[in-house]
Amino acid sequence: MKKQFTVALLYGMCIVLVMTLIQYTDIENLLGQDERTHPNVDIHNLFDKTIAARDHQLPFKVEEGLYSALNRSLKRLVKRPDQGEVLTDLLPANWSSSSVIQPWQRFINNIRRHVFYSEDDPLIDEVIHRMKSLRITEIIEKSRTGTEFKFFFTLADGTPIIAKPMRLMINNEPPPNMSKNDFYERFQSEVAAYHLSSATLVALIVRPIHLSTDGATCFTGHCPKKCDEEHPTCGQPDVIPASFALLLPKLITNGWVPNPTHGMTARRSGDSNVCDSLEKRISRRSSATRSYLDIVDINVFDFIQGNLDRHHYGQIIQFGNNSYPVLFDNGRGFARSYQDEFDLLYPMYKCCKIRQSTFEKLINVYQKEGGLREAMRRSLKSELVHPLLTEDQLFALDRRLVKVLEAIYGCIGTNIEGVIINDGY
Ligand SMILES: Nc1ncnc2c1ncn2[C@@H]1O[C@H](COP(=O)(O)OP(=O)(O)OP(=O)(O)O)[C@@H](O)[C@H]1O
Ligand SMILES: [Mn+2]
Repeated sequence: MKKQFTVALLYGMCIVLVMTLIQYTDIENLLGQDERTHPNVDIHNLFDKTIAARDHQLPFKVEEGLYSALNRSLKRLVKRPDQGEVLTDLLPANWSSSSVIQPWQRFINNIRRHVFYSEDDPLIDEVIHRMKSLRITEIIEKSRTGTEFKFFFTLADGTPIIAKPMRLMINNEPPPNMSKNDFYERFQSEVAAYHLSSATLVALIVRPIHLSTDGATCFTGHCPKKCDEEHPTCGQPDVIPASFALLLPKLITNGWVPNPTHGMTARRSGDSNVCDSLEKRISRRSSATRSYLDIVDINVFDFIQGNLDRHHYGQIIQFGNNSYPVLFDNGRGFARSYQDEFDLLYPMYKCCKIRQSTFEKLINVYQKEGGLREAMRRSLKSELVHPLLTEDQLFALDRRLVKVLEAIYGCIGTNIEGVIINDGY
């Protein structure tokens, strides 16, 4: 189902909602300070234990085959599109009231058709620095959008934030028989997915922070699932880490990703025309020629983070569907470190196509000293909550990366050009 929404409108609606944050919490206390101070808690106690896992490496022959495929495909010259235009009306009118343009507004104004943001842009650091340090001037419980607890925060410079609080211990993973619909949202997954995207693909700006509950231990709220008194959100003992995501302007939400666990493709498994029908289905949804490879990108990203919950992906509404996917809601990733959701790779291994730039990124991170695991560990150091991922989760990243690369190797054979596609993106 394809539906449209306006974040601006949502935002407006939520301001009207009474802040019903709850019986036993004095969140008002957070509003009074000039700068947020971060309580000095030892978040190590969020872990019960870690289990050692083994290293993962491709067989030599596979490595060699992949490197040579990459070198050969890099020789093919395809003109990359330029960054694409910026749009003056990306910032909704009610988001641009003040005369001083704040960094978060500049960030949104700089979004281009083909480049969401550049990782080396100092503006990113500035927006994130402010997310970590500025006073929160408004807190609204954001009910009935999505299923679980989340808040709208406004920071002193007007930065609009979606925050998800920690619900479970970081090493509390869903058991094998639990449906993904019953998983709790994982604030650390939102944050880790952002870091993973810097190592591989694209996601949103997300940061963890601490919400002080000022002596109170729990709060409840209103949302379709797990916010009532039977499912309170509790501090450890009185501090609750949360993820912060910058609220984005209007997004198209594309309500279908070919994931067999969500239907559609599962029924067609084993069908030799599966690939054709998959491509047709995708192009019926979107006229953009890039969309098939975008979906493979999303699936690879979700496979590596172990996220079965990708039911929508966004696109900036003004750019239409000739633009990159924006992946909001990574809250149910980094779930079962002991399991790999191979179904997620279905479109990739059935149709044997992957974007060249993605393949290149995967190989690059595989070749790094310490692999993806250490790249993530280094990246996560900039966060306020440590550690955000268990050793098991970190090791699972390399194991899955190796599986993706093995699947690509299995596809290539002699058909490098048919598998590693350079569409310029
Ligand atoms: N950073 C963002 N900017 C703009 N809109 C967002 C952002 N994050 C989430 N949204 C919107 O808010 C909705 C709810 O957020 P999210 O999907 O994270 O909640 P959820 O509780 O995990 O929902 P679900 O149970 O459907 O997975 C999203 O479907 C999307 O429309
Ligand atoms: Mn979700």
